[in-house]
Amino acid sequence: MVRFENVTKSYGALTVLDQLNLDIERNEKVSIIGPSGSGKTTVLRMLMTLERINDGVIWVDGEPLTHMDRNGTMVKASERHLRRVRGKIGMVFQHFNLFPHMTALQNCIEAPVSVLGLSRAEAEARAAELLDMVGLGDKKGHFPIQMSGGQKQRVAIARALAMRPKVMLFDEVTSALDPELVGEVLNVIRQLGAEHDLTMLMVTHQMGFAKEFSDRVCFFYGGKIAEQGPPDKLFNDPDNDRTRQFLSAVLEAG
Ligand SMILES: Nc1ncnc2c1ncn2[C@@H]1O[C@H](COP(=O)(O)OP(=O)(O)OP(=O)(O)O)[C@@H](O)[C@H]1O
Repeated sequence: MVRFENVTKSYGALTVLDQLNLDIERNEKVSIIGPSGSGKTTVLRMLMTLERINDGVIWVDGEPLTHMDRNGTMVKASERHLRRVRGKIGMVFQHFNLFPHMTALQNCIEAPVSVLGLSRAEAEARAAELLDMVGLGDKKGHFPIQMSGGQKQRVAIARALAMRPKVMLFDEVTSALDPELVGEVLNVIRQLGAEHDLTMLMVTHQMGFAKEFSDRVCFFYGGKIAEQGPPDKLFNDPDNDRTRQFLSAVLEAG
């Protein structure tokens, strides 16, 4: 469903993704863990085509986001093509990114109307259903400022789902939350994983959740996957010294 093929991304002299290869199956749940600066968020940003990669190819649902021309120069796909492919991906950010002047319901209606071309009535019915699903049926008319961080993040999840994505990206979605609000967001993600056909890719610092939820965990180091595997293996019996060091540092801190 998602494939990174020898993807390199640099900022000046800093190589952030270094010939990265990553293949994610349809409906697979993959967590990305690793030290700060190892390129985890960059993977998600490149998938959303928020920026250009320097080399390699990213595929989504069998379609490339970039290709090489006859001279071997990277060509970004047309805006129209990108919009279509990007439509298959929903992303939830650390800081919610809700429109502050819109209610929870309006936040979930806007893009389906303007991008997917749904009628307002259709978009509203779907948004209401999704807000019910994330446990916010009684908060549809609330503005972001009237909601807790956990509630805002659940609206953000509903908003991403309103675009009917095939792939959902979660970028440290609980990092900005008070500890007591983390569980309600993780529960929604759990439910999504269990009840919907979705490929899910998650950058997380929640090792317990990554262990319980993922089919596969990828440990990033220096813009590459240093180690990957089923959570039980990676967390309990890692092969790579760097993985071991990282996990013991995280466990010590947490
Ligand atoms: N727009 C940018 N310009 C220059 N450098 C950038 C830019 N975006 C990211 N970087 C650098 O790329 C590196 C990787 O960033 P990235 O956000 O992917 O790391 P990360 O593994 O997600 O880290 P963290 O866990 O701290 O969020 C970092 O050194 C960061 O400073």
